[in-house]
This record gives sequence, structure tokens and C-alpha cells, in this order.
Amino acid sequence: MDKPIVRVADLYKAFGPNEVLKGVNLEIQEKSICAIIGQSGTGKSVLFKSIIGMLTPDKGRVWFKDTELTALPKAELMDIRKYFGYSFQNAALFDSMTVGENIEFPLREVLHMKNKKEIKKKVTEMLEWIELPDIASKRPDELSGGMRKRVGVARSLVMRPEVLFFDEPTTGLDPVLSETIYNLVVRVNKELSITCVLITHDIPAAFRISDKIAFLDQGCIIADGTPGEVAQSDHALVKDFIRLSFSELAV
Ligand SMILES: Nc1ncnc2c1ncn2[C@@H]1O[C@H](COP(=O)(O)OP(=O)(O)OP(=O)(O)O)[C@@H](O)[C@H]1O
Repeated sequence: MDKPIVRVADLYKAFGPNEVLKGVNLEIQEKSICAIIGQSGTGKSVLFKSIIGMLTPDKGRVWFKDTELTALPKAELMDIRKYFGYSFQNAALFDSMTVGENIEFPLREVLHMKNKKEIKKKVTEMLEWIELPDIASKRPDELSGGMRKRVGVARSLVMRPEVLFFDEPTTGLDPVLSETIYNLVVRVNKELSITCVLITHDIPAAFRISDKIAFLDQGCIIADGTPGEVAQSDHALVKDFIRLSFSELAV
């Protein structure tokens, strides 16, 4: 877990006059869980999208292992992106397709797999892995929010990414379902050895499951380290944020 799999150096991104990222530096260790936390609108999603190449940074560098993504031509960047998986807030499933078709979609469209038996086997394996073995023929709108999120994770995992990014994986879920999703993140990390990077507002969960926490504020990382190290931060905002997040639990 000592080698960085993703490195970000001095990253800047603005939208017109809105300077969102202002010199972000971050290292994410291979096979770790890293949580990016911070106030709303502070640039967490923009940082995510800049790392995975969905947004082009204005300045700065991003590496995946030894490859500098920010130096790659678009075609090569697309190729490297197959090592990244994403699970976004709304699970982004296609409602017109069954669950099975949703999961096989990247196999057909990205990996150009044609062998129906092989595709079906992978879909079945994934559904068993997320502990929802019998829902291949259901449509996403027949599922609960928590099930949809698990299917979204399965669709990302079927590509066997090396890094899986979760943007607010538990938004809209009650605490019990949220826990099942965090357990799934931990299983993805421990059982499949996949590096997991998550944005979350659930600070206690982030502290519980992460190896590293990075606190983003106004476009810069103002604290990062193990949960214990970040909990000891001297930064007033970090201290307040953590105190308030944990005191909510005590109410
Ligand atoms: N594609 C875009 N075009 C213009 N502005 C954008 C774009 N994407 C994000 N922004 C702006 O960047 C800023 C940071 O947004 P971002 O979504 O990264 O915040 P966040 O920290 O993830 O917030 P939250 O925790 O509420 O999800 C906001 O001011 C937002 O309006």
C-alpha cells in the first residue's frame, strides 16, 4: 500500500472567473481507501473529474502509476481510463435496459466483447458479488435506491478497474442502507484489491473506513493523512468540521 497509484501536483481548474482548484496536491496509495471531504461547493467533484480526465485542468499534473495523464493525447488518455471506474451519486443506470443489460453494457461497448456466454457469466458473477443474484431481468426503476447503487457499483466493477471513484455513494439513503454501501466499498477494496477514492459528506463513515482523508477547502488540500492525523489537525476549519460532524451523532 506504500506506492502511490494516483498523484496530483499543483492542479488548477477555473470556470471563467470561478477559480475552483487552486494548487491541489494529493497522493493516493495503491490498494487504499481515500476519502475526499470538505464543505459543499468547494471543488471535490471537480477534483475527481480532473483526475479521471472528464475535465481538463488549466495547470498542474496528474499521474496514474508512472504515466502522466495530463501529458497524454486524448486517444491514449481514453485507453488509460479503462483502469478507472466511477460510481456517481445517482448510479446513472439506463432505465430503458434491464439490470443485466446495464451491467453488460460496458463489456459490449468498451471491451467489445461478443461471446454471449462469457458476458452472461460475468454479469452473473457480478450480481452474486453484490449479493443481488436474482435481479438481472428487473429494470432499474423497480429497484430500491440502495439496490440501484449496488448495481451501479457492479457495472463499474465488471470492467475490473484498478481505481474505483465513488462520488457521494450514499446520498439519499437511510443510515442502514448507507452502511451496506460503505461495507461494499470496503469489500471492493479488501477482496478485490481495488483502490477506492470517495467523496462523502458522511464524515464518521469516512473516518471509519478510510486509510487516508484529504480535506479540500477553497481549492486546496488543507489537511491530509490518516484519520487519526486529520483528527489532530490544528486547522480551525478542519477541527470545527470534524467536531460538528461527530457531535451530530451524539444528538
Ligand atoms: N462544468 C462546470 N461548469 C462550470 N462550473 C462548474 C462546473 N462544475 C463545477 N462547477 C463549479 O465548481 C464549483 C465546485 O463544484 P463541485 O461540484 O466540485 O463542488 P463539491 O465540493 O463537489 O460540492 P458538493 O459537496 O456540494 O457536491 C462550484 O462553484 C460549481 O458551480
